[in-house]
Amino acid sequence: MSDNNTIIRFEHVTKRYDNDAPILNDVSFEIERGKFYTLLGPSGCGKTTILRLIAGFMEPSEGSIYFNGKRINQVPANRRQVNTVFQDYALFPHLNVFENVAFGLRIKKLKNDVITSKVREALRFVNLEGYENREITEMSGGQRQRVAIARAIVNEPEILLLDEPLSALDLKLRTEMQYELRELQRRLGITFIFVTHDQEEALAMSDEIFVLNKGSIQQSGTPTDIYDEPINRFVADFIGESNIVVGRMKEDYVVEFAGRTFECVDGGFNRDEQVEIIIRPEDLEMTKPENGKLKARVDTQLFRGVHYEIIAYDEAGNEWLVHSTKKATVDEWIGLDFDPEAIHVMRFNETEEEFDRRIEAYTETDEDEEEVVHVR
Ligand SMILES: Nc1ncnc2c1ncn2[C@@H]1O[C@H](COP(=O)(O)OP(=O)(O)OP(=O)(O)O)[C@@H](O)[C@H]1O
Repeated sequence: MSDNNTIIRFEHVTKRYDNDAPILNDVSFEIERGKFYTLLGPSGCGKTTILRLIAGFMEPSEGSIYFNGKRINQVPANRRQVNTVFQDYALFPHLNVFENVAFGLRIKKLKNDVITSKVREALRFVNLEGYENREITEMSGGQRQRVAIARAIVNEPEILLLDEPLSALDLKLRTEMQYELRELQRRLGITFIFVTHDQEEALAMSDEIFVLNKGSIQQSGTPTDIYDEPINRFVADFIGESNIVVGRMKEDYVVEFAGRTFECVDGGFNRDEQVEIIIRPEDLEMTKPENGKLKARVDTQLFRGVHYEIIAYDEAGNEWLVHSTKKATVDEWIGLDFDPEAIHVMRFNETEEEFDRRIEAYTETDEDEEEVVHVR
């Protein structure tokens, strides 16, 4: 449902280049004002295409895009309240820092003193006060990044689009810039739409993440939603490390895998439906074999500084990755213990729309249930 808080809305948007298969396939979503969004997905999944459609660099082949409730399919880029920070920053090497940031304001023919005060303010926002006269070529990667951001925010856009802006930076600087960008978004209070294929970056920075694959949104939600309740194998695999095994739903809250049945908190499946089970490595506790819910034999063990990364095989042959602060011994039998809440049950290849429809159907027939359950 759209409301005044919605700044961008995609309604059944499809994008094709020439007559080829769609790059984006019937994509619908809403973006709320003042939040930090991340489009996350592997290379070629359509992230940049979504940004270009929002920026107005291209039109959808089908469907509608709304900005503040107005359809903007045909509105040109320069008439949208949107600015983009590109991966390569696209700064002008022959202009100094001040003139790079001032560029758009000069095109708008603003007065010199207005330009000066706006540029100064933008540079202050990105912690580059005093760098006005520096040449771009004399700036480091991280500083260039901030000039590019200042150049975008000086236009006071309602939305800032950031296309993999940290990918050229080394790991340490990248982490620093993640904090800076997040902080900047909070201070400015405008909507950021950030593109990355780095799941850790997405989890660390975002209010909301859209996980994309092959031109469609697989799942959207807060970082915790997506990490804790991945909707399908693609999302589970893409976000964090997971153990994924095949099982069968016996009835609501009872699932069978690795030759045993377990209590879980998921419902809404057909009886005996084949499902996939995901358990995060940090949710598995290593115990004595007789105390675990599963018995497994240790195959390999790596020390990772804060924990051991153990790979073990259960009696049915499933592989389990365990993160444990305790050390194991290769070839010994261990027990694996886990809570019912740690078992996430998924239907293979379910889209978010199918998931919503199933929840709706399930909750309609189950209205009297008082207990809160995870309906998968
Ligand atoms: N102008 C174009 N003409 C034809 N195909 C294109 C064009 N631009 C992009 N594509 C194709 O569209 C698909 C999606 O591209 P897009 O740039 O949106 O992906 P992405 O998720 O941003 O990937 P990356 O992380 O590699 O930048 C890719 O398969 C790409 O080859």
